[in-house]
Amino acid sequence: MLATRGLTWRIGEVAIVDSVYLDLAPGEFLGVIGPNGAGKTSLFNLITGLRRPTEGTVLLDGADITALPPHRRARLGLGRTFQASSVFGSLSVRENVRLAVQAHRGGSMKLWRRAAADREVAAAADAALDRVGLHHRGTAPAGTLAHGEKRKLEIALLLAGEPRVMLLDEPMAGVSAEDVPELVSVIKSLTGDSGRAVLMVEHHMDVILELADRIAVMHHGALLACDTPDTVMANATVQEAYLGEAL
Ligand SMILES: Nc1ncnc2c1ncn2[C@@H]1O[C@H](COP(=O)(O)OP(=O)(O)OP(=O)(O)O)[C@@H](O)[C@H]1O
Repeated sequence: MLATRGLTWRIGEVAIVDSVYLDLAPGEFLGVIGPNGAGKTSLFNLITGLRRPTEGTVLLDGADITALPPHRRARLGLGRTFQASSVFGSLSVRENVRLAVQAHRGGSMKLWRRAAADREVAAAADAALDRVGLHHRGTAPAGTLAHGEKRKLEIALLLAGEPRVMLLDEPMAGVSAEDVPELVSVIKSLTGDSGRAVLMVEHHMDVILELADRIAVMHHGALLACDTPDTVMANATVQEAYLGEAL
């Protein structure tokens, strides 16, 4: 579904992302771990098109999308969690999701079409809110949400774009320990029967181990290992790379 081939991003002589080969199958959940500065976010930036690689390619369904800008990749089904800055704090939670659905679907100027489209947009927004368990907070101004709820809203905004491949960058960041299990179950439901694939960077190892089918380990920009959780955790090179370093 999604693949990278020799993906490399250099700044001067330094390879921030160093010849990464990844394959993500439909319905698969791939966790990406690595110490601070390993290149995880940079890898996401290359996959979503925020940065152009120095070498290598990104493939979606076998097609080379390396030269496409982020919005074209999004149209093809590659979605990434919005950063908090893309949430309009003074608008309600529901309005934020409606705007995201509208932006994804585009609008019709014909009045009779617009009324029907508005109903469809509202229904899609409500479905996304339901999906992440935020329906009851629909009328709250987005700026008043707690951290865990904000992360859920970011996922709802992402779902509004109907992505086939979702990239989640540290979805547990800032979430209090008691809110983690619920957010984990929301994220778990994202793959399920839909065939949607997820690529997730996360520092919480317990979360990665619960969700991931496979784990990719990055270190100094390169992929140290990419395998099932058990195999990765037993990998001597991985253990060595982390000696004295927090994941
Ligand atoms: N635009 C840039 N210019 C210079 N260096 C950069 C740039 N972007 C990233 N880097 C460097 O590249 C390395 C990898 O950064 P990146 O943010 O991808 O790592 P990460 O694995 O996501 O780290 P973290 O876990 O802390 O989020 C870091 O050393 C960072 O300082």
